[in-house]
Amino acid sequence: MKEILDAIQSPDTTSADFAALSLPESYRAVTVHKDETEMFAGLSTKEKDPRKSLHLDEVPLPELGPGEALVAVMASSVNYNSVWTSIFEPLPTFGFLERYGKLSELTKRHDLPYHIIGSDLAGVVLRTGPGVNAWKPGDEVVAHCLSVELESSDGHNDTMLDPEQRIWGFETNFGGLAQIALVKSNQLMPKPDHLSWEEAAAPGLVNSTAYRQLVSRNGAGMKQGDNVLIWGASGGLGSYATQFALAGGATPICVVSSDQKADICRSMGAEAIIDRNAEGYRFWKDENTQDPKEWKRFGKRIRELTGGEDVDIVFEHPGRETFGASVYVTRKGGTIVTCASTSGYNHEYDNRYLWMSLKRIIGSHFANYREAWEANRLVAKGKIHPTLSKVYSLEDTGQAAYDVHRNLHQGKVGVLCLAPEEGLGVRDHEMRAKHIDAISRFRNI
Ligand SMILES: C/C=C/C(=O)SCCNC(=O)CCNC(=O)[C@H](O)C(C)(C)COP(=O)(O)OP(=O)(O)OC[C@H]1O[C@@H](n2cnc3c(N)ncnc32)[C@H](O)[C@@H]1OP(=O)(O)O
Ligand SMILES: NC(=O)C1=CN([C@@H]2O[C@H](COP(=O)(O)OP(=O)(O)OC[C@H]3O[C@@H](n4cnc5c(N)ncnc54)[C@H](OP(=O)(O)O)[C@@H]3O)[C@@H](O)[C@H]2O)C=CC1
Repeated sequence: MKEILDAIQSPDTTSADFAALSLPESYRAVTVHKDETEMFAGLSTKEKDPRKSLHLDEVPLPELGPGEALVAVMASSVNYNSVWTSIFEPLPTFGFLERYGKLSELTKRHDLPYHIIGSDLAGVVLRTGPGVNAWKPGDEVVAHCLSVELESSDGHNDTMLDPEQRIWGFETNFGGLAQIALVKSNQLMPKPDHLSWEEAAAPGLVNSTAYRQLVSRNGAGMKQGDNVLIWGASGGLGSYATQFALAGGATPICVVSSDQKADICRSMGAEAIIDRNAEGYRFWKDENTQDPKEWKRFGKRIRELTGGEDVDIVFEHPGRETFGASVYVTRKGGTIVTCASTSGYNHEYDNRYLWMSLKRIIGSHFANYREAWEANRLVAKGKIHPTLSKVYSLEDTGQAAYDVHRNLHQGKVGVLCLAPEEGLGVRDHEMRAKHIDAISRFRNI
């Protein structure tokens, strides 16, 4: 592994040098174990502690197949899907690996008693499999997390609709929270030159998801002048949705839960901010009963901030706790676009407010190949910036996931994999200097 790292850190290493490097038989990776899926039985979601279920193991290097690449991972980041894997909710992810393993001789590799997690990476291509021409050893890359087979015509217009669509590092094995990762070469995209490894690894999953959910015609198709209500506006998804709204000429109405998070949204350029904690919204009177008066109080607050207008789009992901309010506050003909249910997936809303006011609910999930590429291009052009706050070592990934699970973090939490320290990997210093304030906005808060 030292030879690989030395090659990456030397400016003189050629593609041929990388291709000639011998690969290790094993590497270090963050895993969950199949024989531990019952370890949190009887505990509430909040009590389940990722620090207990996430392990740092030495694992064998997987065999490289056609259309695939092995990547030396310099940095990765924590996504909420890794939190779900680590607490075995809503299902242990081993079921996904078993199902994938049944597809072919090659996919059998994924069905193992351990699951290497992680759906983001920034690093360097080490080897490519047969049929890969667009990438070569030594290329500096990021990887998006869409894994598809594309053997069915269902996914040929929109790759997210492939019947064998999976999220790499969640529904497949060999993810990015490791020293080496296995990806399909179509997941690879150029690493933005002005960013360090850990900054480049931060946006991938959430930036692509927010792009489809909010900007793409497959999602809400946001346009100039739209009012966009963004839940968790300084969190993983929300910090990119807020940037897309501002960059696209829309008005974000940012919902957060502290002064500090309100300040971050202000520093991104948002003006309409609601501190849900300070304003004490209680959308549920008890576990089974919502309080429409609280939806109305929330809607009034939005109208105060917008000069009397309702929202064109709600960027939804908290789910059960907020969904009734989200449907209520959307304007006539507006759109609620949802990609998750962090607080519970059985949503309740008053359907009269949906049909009588001709509103639409749209389901959105990650991003297709093209959307992920376009989202990365915006980062590479310095139009959208990473929202990296804290960075952990691979050994401390459990703590990093714990922070995200307990909502103790801001923006995105990074993990150094092979990179020995922060700040390495920047190739375009001039462009970086131009954007340094925006790139650093979330750091160490
Ligand atoms: C990028 C980051 C993203 C995120 O962070 S997202 C958040 C994390 N993700 C999650 O929380 C999602 C986790 N996944 C799940 O909870 C489950 O994954 C799903 C609920 C999404 C799906 O569950 P399943 O058990 O796979 O699906 P089924 O449809 O209930 O069962 C499959 C069987 O049911 C059959 N079936 C499907 N549709 C129908 C139908 N319309 N009528 C009759 N049968 C149907 C299938 O064929 C198959 O059958 P056969 O088991 O025999 O193969
Ligand atoms: N389908 C897909 O493709 C994707 C789905 N997801 C899912 O989206 C969800 C959010 O992911 P991500 O943004 O990365 O996570 P983060 O934890 O980084 O951010 C979510 C933010 O939402 C707010 N929030 C959390 N719970 C509630 C609640 N009950 N009511 C109101 N606001 C709440 C919090 O902000 P605050 O406290 O400031 O209000 C929190 O910071 C996860 O469930 C994840 O699995 C994520 C990416 C892709």
